[in-house]
Amino acid sequence: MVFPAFLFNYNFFEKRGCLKLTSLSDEVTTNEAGHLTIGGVDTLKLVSKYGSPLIAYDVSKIKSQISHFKQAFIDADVPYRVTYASKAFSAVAMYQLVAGEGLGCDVVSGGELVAALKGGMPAKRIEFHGNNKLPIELEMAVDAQIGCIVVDNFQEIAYLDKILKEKDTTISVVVRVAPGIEAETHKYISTGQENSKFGFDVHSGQAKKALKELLDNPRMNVLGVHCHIGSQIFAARGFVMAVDKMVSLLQQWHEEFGFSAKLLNLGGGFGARYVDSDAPSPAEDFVKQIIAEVKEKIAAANLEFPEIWIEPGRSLVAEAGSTLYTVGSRKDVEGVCHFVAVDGGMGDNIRPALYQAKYDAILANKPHALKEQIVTVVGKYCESGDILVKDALLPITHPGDILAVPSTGAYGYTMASNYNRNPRPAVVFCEDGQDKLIIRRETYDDLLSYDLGL
Ligand SMILES: Cc1ncc(COP(=O)(O)O)c(C=O)c1O
Ligand SMILES: N[C@H](CCC[C@H](N)C(=O)O)C(=O)O
Repeated sequence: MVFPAFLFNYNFFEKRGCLKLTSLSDEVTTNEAGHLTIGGVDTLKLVSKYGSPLIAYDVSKIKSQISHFKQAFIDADVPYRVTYASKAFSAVAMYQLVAGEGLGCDVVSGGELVAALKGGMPAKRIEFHGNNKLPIELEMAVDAQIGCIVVDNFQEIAYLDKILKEKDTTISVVVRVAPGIEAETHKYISTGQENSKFGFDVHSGQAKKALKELLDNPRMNVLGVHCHIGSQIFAARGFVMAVDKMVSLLQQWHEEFGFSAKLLNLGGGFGARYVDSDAPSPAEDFVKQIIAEVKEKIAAANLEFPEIWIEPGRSLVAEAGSTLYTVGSRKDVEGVCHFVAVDGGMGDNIRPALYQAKYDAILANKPHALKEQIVTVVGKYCESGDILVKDALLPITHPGDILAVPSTGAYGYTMASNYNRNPRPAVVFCEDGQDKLIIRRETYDDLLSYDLGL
C-alpha cells in the first residue's frame, strides 16, 4: 500500500500535537550529495568500494561511549576497570582500539583470546569467561598468564588445578556467582537468575563451597567476585540490586573466611538504542548509581573498598555500527504486506529471528526523502523468519538502492553464519572522513576451503 504523502508529513501532524512519528532516520548525518554518511564517509562510496552487505562503524561513537563509562569513574574518584566484552564485536582492530583507550577485555573462547593477543591487548588486562571452558582454552589462558580467569563451575576448578600443577604455576581467579536476580530483559539474555547455566548459585551454598575450594588452593589467587545479570538492560535498578546482594555476600565471606575482595565485577548488560522508542539510561547514569550503591553498602558492611569492574559489550559498539545492504527484489501483496528484499539478512543479523529484536531502516541514497510506504525488509535466506525490519517506514525503494540498518554494531558480525553458503560481510571502520577495511569479505574460496570431498 502506498499512502498519500501528507500522511507522512511529520511537521503537519506534530505541529498539531496529534502524532509523533519519528525514526532514527531523522537523526542521520548526510553530505552535500544528500547521502547518508558514517564517520564522515559517504555510504554509497563505501558500498561501491567494498560491496554489500557491509558493516560500517563510526569509530568516534565507540570512543565516545568508552569515555562516558570511564569518566563517571574518574569523576567519582574510585578504583575501577572497564573491560570490553568482546563477544559483542570481536576483531583484531577492535582489540587494538580498546587497548589503546586503556580498557581491558573479556574473552569467552580460545578464538577470542588469540584475537585479543594479536590485537595487542596486554595479557594482564584480559579476563576469561565461560560456563564450559575447555581444558585447552584454560591451558592457553594459563600459558598467556592473563589477568584472571572468571571461574564458573567445579569442573573448571578441577581442570585448572590439574593444569596449574602440571605447569607448576599460578593464576588469578574471580568467582562468578548467579546472584538470583531476574533482569528486566528478554529471557534468552537474562543470566543472573537461579536457574541460569552461568556461575555458582548463591542460595544453595554452591558459591561458598567454590570460594572455599579456591581459597584452599595455593595455586589460585582469588581476586574477587563477579556477577552478570543479563543484557540490553535499560535502567540501573537491576545493577543496584546486584550490588546489594554481592556486598552482603562479601560481608558473609569476610566474616566466615576473612576473605577481602580486591575487586567487585558487576558484569555488562547496559542497554543500547536500536529504534527511536528505546531509551536506555546513559552510560554515566548507570555507573553513577552503581558507584553510589557500592560506596554506601561497602561502608555499611565495613569492608575494604574494592576496585569496581564493569564489562560493557553491546553498549560500546551497537549504535556505532550500521549495515549497508543493496535493495533487490520486491513482493507486494495488496492489502496484506510489502516485502523489500536486500542482499544480506539473517546470516549477518540473526537477532530479529532469535530475539524478535527490532531495527529501523534508512534509505542511504536519500534519507530525507518523503517516507510513504511501510514495508517488511527481508533478507535473501531460505527462511520465512529471515526478516530484518518488520515495519519499516521508507520512501519508495528501487532495486540498486542502498538501505542502511542502524545499530547493528553488537552481536551482528559475531553471530553471523554461512547459512545457505553465503559469505560473511566485510567490516569497515570510519572516522573523520576516512575509511579502513578491518575485516575483509569472505569469498566462495574461503567457504570451500574446509570441504575435503570424498
Ligand atoms: C559475563 C558477561 N559479561 C559481559 C557481557 C556483555 O553484555 P552486554 O553486551 O550486554 O554488555 C556478557 C554478555 O554476553 C556476559 O555474559
Ligand atoms: N551473552 C549475553 C547476551 C548476549 C545477547 C546477544 N547475543 C544479543 O544478540 O543480544 C548475556 O549472557 O547476557
